[in-house]
Amino acid sequence: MDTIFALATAQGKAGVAVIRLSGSLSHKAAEILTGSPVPDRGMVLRTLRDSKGLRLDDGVVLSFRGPASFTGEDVVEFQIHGSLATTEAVLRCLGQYDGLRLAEPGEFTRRALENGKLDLAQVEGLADLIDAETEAQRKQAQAVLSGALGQLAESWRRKLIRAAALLEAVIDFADEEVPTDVSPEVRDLLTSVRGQLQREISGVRIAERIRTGFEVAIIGPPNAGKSTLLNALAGREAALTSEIAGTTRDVIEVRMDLGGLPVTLLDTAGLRDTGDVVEGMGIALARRRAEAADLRVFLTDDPLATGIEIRESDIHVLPKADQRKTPDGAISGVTGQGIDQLVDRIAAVLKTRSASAGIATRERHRAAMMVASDALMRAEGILESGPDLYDIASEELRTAIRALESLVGRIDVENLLDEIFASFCLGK
Ligand SMILES: Nc1nc2c(c(=O)[nH]1)N(C=O)[C@@H](CNc1ccc(C(=O)N[C@@H](CCC(=O)O)C(=O)O)cc1)CN2
Ligand SMILES: Nc1nc2c(ncn2[C@@H]2O[C@H](COP(=O)(O)OP(=O)(O)OP(=O)(O)O)[C@@H](O)[C@H]2O)c(=O)[nH]1
Ligand SMILES: [Mg+2]
Repeated sequence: MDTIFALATAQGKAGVAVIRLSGSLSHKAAEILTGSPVPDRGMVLRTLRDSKGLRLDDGVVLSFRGPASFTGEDVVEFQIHGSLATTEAVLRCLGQYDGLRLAEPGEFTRRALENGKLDLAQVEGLADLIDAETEAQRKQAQAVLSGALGQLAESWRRKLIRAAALLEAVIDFADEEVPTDVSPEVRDLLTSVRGQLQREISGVRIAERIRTGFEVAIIGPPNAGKSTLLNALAGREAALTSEIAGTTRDVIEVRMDLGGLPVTLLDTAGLRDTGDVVEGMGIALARRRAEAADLRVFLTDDPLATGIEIRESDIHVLPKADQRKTPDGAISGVTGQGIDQLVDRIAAVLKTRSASAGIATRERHRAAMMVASDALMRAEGILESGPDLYDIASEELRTAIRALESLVGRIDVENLLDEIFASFCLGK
């Protein structure tokens, strides 16, 4: 196994940069680079020098002896001054050592997975944690990274193994007098696991929104002040505004942190009948995006006139509060009136929805849990027919157990790994 190295911190200027090595040559490489042996495990301050003995930088050296490290292998980290030139020079020097090569994206984490330091769900949690931009995303990713999904899957798996063992006992003693009827206990186990699976399955959709962001579309007639509102919410001039009706044609997207939740705000073309072909294309696009959005903010006096079907949680605000005699329920992107309340209302709706998120966060998790749940449902049905069909029920339990094992990457995931690790940053 090669010893790999990479910049673990982001590329570019920074106070400190971390270069990480993993593999059996890590400590040896650190010894060559710093001129004397580094501890098995610990921290030292050293001068790093190139092959000619010329000084590269002063750095803190952290060393870990496998298996007690992030990857499970020997690991060494150099914490050096975070300039492009310093990191380049140290990386170039490491690249000249025999047996060392630059890591591929996600390769450190891949080794942690292969060495049993993380399960597959934890790897996904780690990827999400690195991508996290808001508090809700951070919390969700931390839960997965901590191994919560793996633990849940393991508790289900144990129950199903117990259920399968009960059935097997009956199958093995088929010709003899069976002392007890196992079916009530088996049924209880299956019902309990299936109930928890259903809860987790139904939480995945919303957990995915937390992971990738909620779409909130601002819709209404031309000139209502949609783009002005978007700019006020974004705190910058993200969209063009003008007194001419039909200014916005493309959908303008702005990513925001709304009360800890990730939101993509969509500014859309004003909805009206038009003879202008290009404006008509913009309006059709606006309708499509509004339909698909998680939440819509109607900025209009007459929501029905938009022709968009109103959903219960949609928000309705009246335009141009500053020009009204009674500004109740109205908003103004120009004066800022009602903006804070609108943000609170959007955040409140999305927070309520977020509460139903479980621990599972991905379509991959949902698909595996569906396979398990479906198999358990079939097993429950088969149990009704009595001991003669217990072998078939037992087979269904094995299907469910395998699906749960794939959740944490025990089996059946080789083909998934490349895809998951391709999305990792270099150095992770
Ligand atoms: N400098 C540095 N900071 C970092 C990381 C890192 O790799 N390097 N991490 C990287 O993601 C995160 C911390 N995660 C880590 C996870 C496990 C081990 C580790 O050495 N585990 C050993 C020993 C445990 C112990 O001593 O208690 C083990 O699990 O056996 C280190 C970091 C965030 N901060
Ligand atoms: N008085 C007042 N004028 C506003 C307000 N919001 C927007 N305007 C003005 O109304 C005009 C239209 O604003 P936009 O934000 O471009 O309207 P829009 O809804 O995006 O319009 P389209 O892109 O054409 O659909 C501009 O001249 C804005 O300055 C407001 O709250 N009060
Ligand atoms: Mg506009």
